Amino acid sequence: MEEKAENGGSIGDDEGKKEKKDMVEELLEAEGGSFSEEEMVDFCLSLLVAGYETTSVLMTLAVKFLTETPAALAELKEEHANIRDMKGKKQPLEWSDYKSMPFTQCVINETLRVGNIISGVFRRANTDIHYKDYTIPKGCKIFASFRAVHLNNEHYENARTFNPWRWQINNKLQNAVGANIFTPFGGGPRLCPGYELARVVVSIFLHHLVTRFSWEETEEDRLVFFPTTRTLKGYPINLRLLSESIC
Ligand code: HEM
Repeated sequence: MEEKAENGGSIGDDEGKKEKKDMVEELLEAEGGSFSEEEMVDFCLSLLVAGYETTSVLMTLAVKFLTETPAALAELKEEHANIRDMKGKKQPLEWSDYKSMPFTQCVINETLRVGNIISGVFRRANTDIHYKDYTIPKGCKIFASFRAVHLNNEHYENARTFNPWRWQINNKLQNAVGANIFTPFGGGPRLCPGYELARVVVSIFLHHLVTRFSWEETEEDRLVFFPTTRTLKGYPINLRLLSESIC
């Protein structure tokens, strides 16, 4: 960071050659260069902590749930094989490809719903809140549990079962009285800024995984939720490159 600041933003820039800026360069220039070093470090760390573990757990859980649900894996493979067939073998994916992966989005939604990577968020009441027979006094902190809502059978039939097809039939995000019932990325002004990035990353990952590899789990593993959501052993698998993808 210091080196970049001394070099007026970037390291090793050839004169006249416009290189893509990285995050540190953007931060050095943002707000007229008024961010302190502490603010910039805090910003980078927040993004790393908030974005890294969450996305990698989402990937792991998607692979685990798909392995345990062969029909879903078969449908996902078909969706991605069709995309690959329409493109050249080595052509990279584009935004329009990402936007034509409806079943993949069902798989991601369902993984987020069952996995509850972030189990909920804390909020402080700014005013007395009256809800049913309860009053949450002003200043009181509450924990809004996403897991309690996502795994509630009143909102989702057989709520503990991984069923990506439910998102094809009923993709309502609110219940009859308008309350949000699907909030894996939180909501309101603090909504996760990385929600679309996480979906894109996992969609691209699943594309390459199912079109190029087969796999089997090497040992049984299970989900644990405390202190954070993860698989106990990191869900180890044996990967095999498919013969048709070797070229
Ligand atoms: C599966 C992936 C992810 C999940 C489930 C997730 C979930 C969440 C949740 C529940 C919140 C709290 C929202 C609230 O208070 O209402 C949050 C906040 C945040 N997330 Fe994510 N996130 C994910 C990926 C990412 C990524 C990829 C990034 C950035 C690279 C990111 C950056 C952040 C940041 C900076 C905040 C704090 C926002 C604020 O307080 O204003 N997240 N995330």
